[in-house]
Amino acid sequence: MKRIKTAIVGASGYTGQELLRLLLLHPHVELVAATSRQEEGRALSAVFPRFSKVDGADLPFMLPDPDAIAATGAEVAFLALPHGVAAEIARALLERGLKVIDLSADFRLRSAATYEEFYGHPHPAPDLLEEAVYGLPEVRGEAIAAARLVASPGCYPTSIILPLVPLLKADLLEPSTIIANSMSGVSGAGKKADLSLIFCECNESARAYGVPKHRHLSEIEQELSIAAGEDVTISFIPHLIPVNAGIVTTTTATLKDGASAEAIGRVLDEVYGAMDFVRLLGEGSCPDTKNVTRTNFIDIGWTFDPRTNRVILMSAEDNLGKGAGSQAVQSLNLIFGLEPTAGLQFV
Ligand SMILES: NC(=O)C1=CN([C@@H]2O[C@H](COP(=O)(O)OP(=O)(O)OC[C@H]3O[C@@H](n4cnc5c(N)ncnc54)[C@H](OP(=O)(O)O)[C@@H]3O)[C@@H](O)[C@H]2O)C=CC1
Ligand SMILES: CC(=O)N[C@@H](CCC(=O)OP(=O)(O)O)C(=O)O
Repeated sequence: MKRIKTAIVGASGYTGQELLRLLLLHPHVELVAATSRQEEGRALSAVFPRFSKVDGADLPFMLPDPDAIAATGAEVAFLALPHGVAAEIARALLERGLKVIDLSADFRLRSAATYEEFYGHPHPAPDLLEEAVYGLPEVRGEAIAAARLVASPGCYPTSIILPLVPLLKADLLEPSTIIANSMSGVSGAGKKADLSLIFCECNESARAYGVPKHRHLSEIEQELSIAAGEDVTISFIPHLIPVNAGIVTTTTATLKDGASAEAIGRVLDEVYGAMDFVRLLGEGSCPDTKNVTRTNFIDIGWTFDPRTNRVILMSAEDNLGKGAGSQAVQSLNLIFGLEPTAGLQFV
């Protein structure tokens, strides 16, 4: 089978490095371009010795120049760039005939005004928002398969939206009562120098941050509103915990009048039971990040508290995996009609 010529733009960062790990080993991919301004000219394996003796890892990093990327013959590019930067490169690559799977937040929102409200600057490419597809394969598989531009979801939103969507669609929860508490490993913040993220500031400690209006609320509320068929506003409280990678989220919501708690497990099972990367742990089971790090799985557990009439949903994923890199590879598999698990079967 012909291999798909693929580029990673921003391949030296944390999600870029995870994409390198996945795509160097993907059976249907030929990695033809990997960009980094700081590492230009150095082989992937020299910068990341983890990849020594892996086929293709002698590829040198190149500059993120759209003409040079297109000249490699790349058919598709993953963008692992800061938001704001990604939109401009996405446009240039689309104009050169590539498909784009963007890991940044630039194309996740339908409304340019909401982007400006949450990201603090005008949207850099509002004309492209309409065609971009929010890249949650379990929810939008068909649209992703037909897309030219995929907006891969944020790490926290993946862990919050996936457990809730089937239950909101089935009208089991009171949307206005949703509260999501998440804990994330430090790699979620990317590979930038930031005093608050250095070892002595994070290790042996944990803290909430980004309250009450973390920027991920914008895409979470957008997607939950679509599922519920009404405007949904929730509380979201992210926490930083001293691990490299992994997110665990606990979401609570009141069961709607007349809905049965028994339906929670049944609906989740109907929607996700046959899906490759959602593992339903069963009622009362609490997912653990150690079972999902470095995988594309999201593990989901749930329970119901009759004293409060609240449903408790628990999920665990790797922020760099299902929350970023491997979820984006799921979209690649859909776009190119590959088997859904190609290049993603590892635990
Ligand atoms: N970390 C995570 O868990 C998740 C991150 N994301 C999103 O994915 C994107 C990448 O995140 P992450 O890997 O953490 O970020 P990093 O900061 O770790 O890496 C950023 C990458 O982009 C390159 N880059 C930075 N600035 C520019 C620029 N102006 N022009 C061209 N290239 C640039 C960097 O290389 P160089 O400077 O050498 O060019 C580097 O390769 C972000 O939008 C992030 O929000 C999404 C889900 C989860
Ligand atoms: C721990 C940590 O700092 N996490 C990041 C979220 C990472 C992410 O998914 O960001 P994008 O939406 O930009 O893709 C944060 O809270 O800003």
